[in-house]
Amino acid sequence: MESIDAIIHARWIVPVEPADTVLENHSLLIRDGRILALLPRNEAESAYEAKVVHELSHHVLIPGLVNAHSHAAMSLLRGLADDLPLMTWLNEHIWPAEQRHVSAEFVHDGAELAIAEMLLGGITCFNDMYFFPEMTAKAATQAGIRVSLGMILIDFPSSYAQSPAEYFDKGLSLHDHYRHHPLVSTVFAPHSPYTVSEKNLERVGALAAELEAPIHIHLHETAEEVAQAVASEGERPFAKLDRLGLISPELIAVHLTQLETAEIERMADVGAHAVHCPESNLKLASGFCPVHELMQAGINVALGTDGAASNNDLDLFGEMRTAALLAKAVAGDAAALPAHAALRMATLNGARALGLSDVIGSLEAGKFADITAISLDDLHSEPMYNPLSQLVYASNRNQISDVWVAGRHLVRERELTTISRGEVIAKARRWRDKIAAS
Ligand SMILES: CSC[C@H]1O[C@@H](n2cnc3c(O)ncnc32)[C@H](O)[C@@H]1O
Ligand SMILES: [Zn+2]
Repeated sequence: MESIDAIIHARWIVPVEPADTVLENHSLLIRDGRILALLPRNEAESAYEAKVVHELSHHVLIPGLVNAHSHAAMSLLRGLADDLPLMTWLNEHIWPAEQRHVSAEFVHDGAELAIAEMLLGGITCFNDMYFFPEMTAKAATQAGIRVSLGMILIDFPSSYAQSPAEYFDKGLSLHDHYRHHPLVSTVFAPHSPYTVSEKNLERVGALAAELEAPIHIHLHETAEEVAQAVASEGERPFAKLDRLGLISPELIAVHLTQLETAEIERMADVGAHAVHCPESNLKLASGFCPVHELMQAGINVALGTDGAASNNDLDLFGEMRTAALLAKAVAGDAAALPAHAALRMATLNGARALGLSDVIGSLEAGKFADITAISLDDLHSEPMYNPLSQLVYASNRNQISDVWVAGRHLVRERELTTISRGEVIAKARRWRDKIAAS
């Protein structure tokens, strides 16, 4: 018998790749943090001896979810300002609050709260854009979650950096520091075409090409953003980014509620990636991303939560369902985004956007064992004709029982193993008192 670190016996496994596959009564084998194989249970038991055995008899295993757009530390601003359009929300509430309160400690504590919520919600990797990214990295590595860290850039001073030059310097040293880290990767994260100058956007484009790093940016989030750019600069933001060399295979464009056919074709031609944040777009009344058209054009579309101050949760399970339902309504086509495509957006497509699809995003031999287990042992999951349908249309994040990242068991029977739930809640309450008092 061959020795392995762990074996998970599951009722169902949805590996995402190959597409549309649902394995029943199979086992997933883990060795050295990676998936060794997925085998029928009887074959696995007769050939392998595992140090740890997990019996998930009425559960489905899926790849860990990839949150392709977040501002983790904004969890501490959840509920501070609701029911407002984007620019009022940012200009009159969020940016003033950030100027007053954002510090290294704020970001560590906020990121930790967000990571706890994301792990309990089955998210094993998040692509973050926020001040003090080194503190987000610290909270992530302490927790054991995978993170794609934004080397942020915005043309206004903050407690994190005083000038664009300082943002660049800090970002690049972060890139050097985490170059070989097993859980942390770095991406450029210029905030948007309306907050970063042409000169700085151009530099991002050049550096991204040189370092082969993705570029994560808010783009065409609202009609107002596009109209203002046309009025003041005579050009749509997409056209500006294209002129500056940013519409490229490295691009991870977030929101995209306003797109012309030629822009969709251009994204498809270069192989740029899109991130859909349906609940944030709905709450801020930003508009609808035409995901169906993007997918038909062959563009890779991933899924993000955005920050908890605009969503107001970090629940990618909920986003899958919202994305699937919304796409049907927007396209007037019930087949616009089927369940299997929604799950793919939340897993493999996210990994592809982040340049990580060789190592995560599906349950395949050789990839890291980033795994989410969902219990389907409840009356609202019956009768079981199709686990994929139950997952996307009839399940919620409270059914997530176990989560592994690189084979490490970070959520065990709905309990966090690396984060103290009580301490995270206590810190969030202290921040709430401080922020509410100011
Ligand atoms: C430079 S750090 C990130 C910056 O982005 C702000 N932000 C959060 N959500 C959104 C959004 O939906 N659109 C634009 N900007 C957003 C956040 O408050 C930080 O200042
Ligand atoms: Zn955002």
